[in-house]
Amino acid sequence: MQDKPRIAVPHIAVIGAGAWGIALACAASRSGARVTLWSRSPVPEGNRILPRLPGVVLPEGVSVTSSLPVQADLTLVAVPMQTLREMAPKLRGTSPLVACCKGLERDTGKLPLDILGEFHPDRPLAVLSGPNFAIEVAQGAPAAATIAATSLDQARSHVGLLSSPSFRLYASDDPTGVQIAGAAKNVIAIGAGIAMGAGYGENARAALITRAIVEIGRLSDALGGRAATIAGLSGVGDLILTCTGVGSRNYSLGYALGGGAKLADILAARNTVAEGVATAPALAESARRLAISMPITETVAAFLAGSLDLDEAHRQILHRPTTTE
Ligand SMILES: NC(=O)C1=CN([C@@H]2O[C@H](COP(=O)(O)OP(=O)(O)OC[C@H]3O[C@@H](n4cnc5c(N)ncnc54)[C@H](O)[C@@H]3O)[C@@H](O)[C@H]2O)C=CC1
Ligand SMILES: O=C(CO)COP(=O)(O)O
Repeated sequence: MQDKPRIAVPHIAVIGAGAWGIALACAASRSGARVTLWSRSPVPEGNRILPRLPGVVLPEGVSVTSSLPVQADLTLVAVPMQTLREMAPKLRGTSPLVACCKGLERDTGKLPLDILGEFHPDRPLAVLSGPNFAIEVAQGAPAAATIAATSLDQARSHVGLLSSPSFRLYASDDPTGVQIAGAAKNVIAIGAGIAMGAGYGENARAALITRAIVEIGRLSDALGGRAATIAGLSGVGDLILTCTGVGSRNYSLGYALGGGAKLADILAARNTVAEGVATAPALAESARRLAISMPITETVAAFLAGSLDLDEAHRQILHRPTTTE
């Protein structure tokens, strides 16, 4: 009798044991992969519950390490955006790298794949982004996201490795649009939170989200992204989630600001990342450099920097000359 062909179980590394890294490790395990989750702080042997998502027990197929590099078939990088440059050179190996963080580097305005590309010019690179609260993904509730790479075949192959019935992935060959959308939605979520916290109401929030789609589209277009991407999961999908879901850290930060809290006090009381705070000035600078009009982004960045108060921010948005849609 002939032996059955052996199908190798893929090995997926997840770098970063924050909320999103833990959720991705759970999702990757559900896709049938063997998973290694890298945590910056050592995790005692046998610990299946990690501090960032306390209600979640890591599945059997996930092992935790605090050593690098992790050799795998695919590496998901889920560290905060402002730590990506520090992490990137440590990710030695040949596996494709998938950036799972959302934002722009504060000091350079660079996108996640620009940074990974500086250190890994010969490695396949991709980005994963979409409307995904970590806790729901970790629990296996239905969710969808986009994986984008310059090669659609490469994106499809990552989708094949990571998809499961509860985590539905779509392949795209527009990594620029996906990264711009994922970065910008956090800034807009802060704006939506400010509007709601200040009591401007649901009409104001809906208008802000809709006009944000237009301004994000302008920037993405100028950088070579596609309009359809901004209408997709990483764009409109994530704006809907993050600008309306009270579980969003960016939205709740904005909400507290709109209610009169001070940014420094909000940040001091948190140990989780709200990427929009560092991305806002970088995004506003990119728009200025490219002469792209992004009035909502500009206003959120100025408000966060303390150069506008709430009344001035309100005026800056609403007293602009009327235009066409
Ligand atoms: N939490 C969520 O629902 C989602 C988060 N993301 C993105 O994932 C990225 C990571 O966010 P979270 O996992 O939520 O972060 P988190 O707020 O849960 O925690 C950040 C984690 O990064 C670690 N960290 C801090 N400095 C580090 C460094 N220098 N090197 C390595 N690790 C460091 C911390 O120890 C902590 O474990 C962000 O870009 C976020 O936008 C994307 C989708 C969903
Ligand atoms: O990216 C996210 C949802 O898609 C998480 O949003 P927050 O970082 O605002 O919590």
